[in-house]
Amino acid sequence: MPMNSTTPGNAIRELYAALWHFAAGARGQLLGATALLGVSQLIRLTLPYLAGQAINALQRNEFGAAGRWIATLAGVYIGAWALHGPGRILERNVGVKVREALADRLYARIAAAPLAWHDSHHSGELQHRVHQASRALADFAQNQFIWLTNAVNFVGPLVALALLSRTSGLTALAGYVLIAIVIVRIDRALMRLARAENDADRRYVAALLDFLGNASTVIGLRLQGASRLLLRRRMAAISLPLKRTVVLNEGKWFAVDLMGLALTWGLVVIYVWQARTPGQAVMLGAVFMIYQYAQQAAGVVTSVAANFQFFARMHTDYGSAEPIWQAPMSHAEESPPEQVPAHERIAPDAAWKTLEVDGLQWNYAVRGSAAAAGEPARGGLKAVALTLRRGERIALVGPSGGGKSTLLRVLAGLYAPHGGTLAIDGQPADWTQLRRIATLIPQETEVFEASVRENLSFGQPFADEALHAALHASAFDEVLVATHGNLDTPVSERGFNLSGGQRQRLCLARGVLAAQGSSLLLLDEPTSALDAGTEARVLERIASAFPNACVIASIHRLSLLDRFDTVVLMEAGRVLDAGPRDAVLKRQPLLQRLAAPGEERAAA
Ligand SMILES: Nc1ncnc2c1ncn2[C@@H]1O[C@H](COP(=O)(O)OP(=O)(O)OP(=O)(O)O)[C@@H](O)[C@H]1O
Repeated sequence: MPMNSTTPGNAIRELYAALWHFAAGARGQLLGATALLGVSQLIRLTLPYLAGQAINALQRNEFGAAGRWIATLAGVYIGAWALHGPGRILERNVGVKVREALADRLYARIAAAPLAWHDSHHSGELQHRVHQASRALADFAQNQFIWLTNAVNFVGPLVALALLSRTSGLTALAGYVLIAIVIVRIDRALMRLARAENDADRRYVAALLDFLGNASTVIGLRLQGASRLLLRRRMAAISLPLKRTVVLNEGKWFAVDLMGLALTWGLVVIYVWQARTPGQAVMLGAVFMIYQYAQQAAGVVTSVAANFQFFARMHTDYGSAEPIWQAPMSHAEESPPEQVPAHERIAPDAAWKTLEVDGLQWNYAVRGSAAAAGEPARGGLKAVALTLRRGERIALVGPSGGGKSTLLRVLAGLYAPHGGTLAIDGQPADWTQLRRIATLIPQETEVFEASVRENLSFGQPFADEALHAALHASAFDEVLVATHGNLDTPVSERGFNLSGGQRQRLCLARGVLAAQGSSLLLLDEPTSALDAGTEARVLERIASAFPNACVIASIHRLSLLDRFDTVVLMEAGRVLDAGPRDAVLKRQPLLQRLAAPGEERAAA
């Protein structure tokens, strides 16, 4: 539901279109709520009239008639509430439904976006956008009664006043138009400030998330003061538009209050002026009615001023999701959650024998000041050629920054290459096919605050045997035995209650489980935090868990090379050489240097 509004009319249309779209499944409730609230508001319009009649009857000493007017008034009041209450309950249900639907759709869009898109979007900012947009639409959905009240209260008093006196009706109409112009003008400026405030707010949230999520780095490196200063600067950036908003807002309220007051008294004075007959008293009930309707009119002015601002804010906040809607589309994200497979489908036991990559090119997007200065992209892959065979064990080695992780991401189908060809068993193939056969177990050890079981399965129903097999492959079973833990042992946020190596083994187990059925297994420094003995054991176990797959592991500990059939040496985004370990070692001084005692870790 992208937005492109520049006028209040468009903004209103966009929000209602979004509300209708995301209320699918609750549209009956939405219509029901609108009907109940609308009727309730309409019958409330008669209250000043009924009160006026009761007062007039009292003034004329007609107590029986006065009693009947008062009883009708009480009945109408209670009847209005009897409609309003259920209407509000329905509309709040719609609000919840809309929030669920929008949050789900936005997350689906984010999760389906290519990895390269994620590289340029901070997770904290995206989190803020999802939260802000879904909350804004839910607020809009569950506050429909305000707009209905305003609409009815706008038209109602106008009609009533026009019936009582045409001049009063026209004066009220002219007053409304003038006030609406002032409000819309000021609110446009307020919305520009709100957008600036939202942007600054997201920058703050992103930094806060970075610091809180990396508390051990912040505290360990004594960066508390520095991080606090940075947060204060980002908070100050929020205050800047906020301060301007406050001043503008006060100006707006002064204008609105003044105009509302003038309208109320103006209407009463005009009526009394017109209705006066020398020597005769003006009927109190009629003045009361005029005053009530005039006050309602003034009330609408205040309410419209407040709620238009609220509305415009919701529209701006809903618009926060714009960059997410701009993310490249995928089919999975359009499907309802229950129809989306928990894991992207792998083609188990795909029949390929060889994969040939030729002339592979990939460039990272140039961003920020480098882009402004017209600098070319650094990193990436240049004319990579590689042949992968089923059942082969390949070690990917080379100095840091050489392009190993990038190549693994392309082979996993996570980056769509900018050039080059792929052939499967000699037949030209599309790079997207890799997604169905390959699984990349990433370098990052991302542990979630959940049990061991949930960290592995993400709540999907895996048999315990499958979980235990994955834990065995990564040697995390040894950790559970040593700590008397089991599948239901809780793990703290980011795995703070685990050592670095234990975290890595837990993540590796998750990867092994997710990779079931893959015929191309890609491991990005899977064992870098393990001791040499455990590392060798884990690599051995993983290889035997995927006997028919081609396994490629990027490694820095070159003493492990004799466990692989093939060594691929990379530097500066190119494949320098590939072949059996001894042959490459003989040909490549770079590999000799990297493999020299004392050099292994330096290369990492
Ligand atoms: N998301 C990214 N955006 C921009 N440039 C990137 C990104 N990821 C990597 N690079 C750049 O691409 C080059 C290759 O990085 P890559 O991570 O593939 O190297 P690597 O061989 O895996 O290194 P290491 O052994 O240190 O993990 C580096 O110059 C790096 O700065």
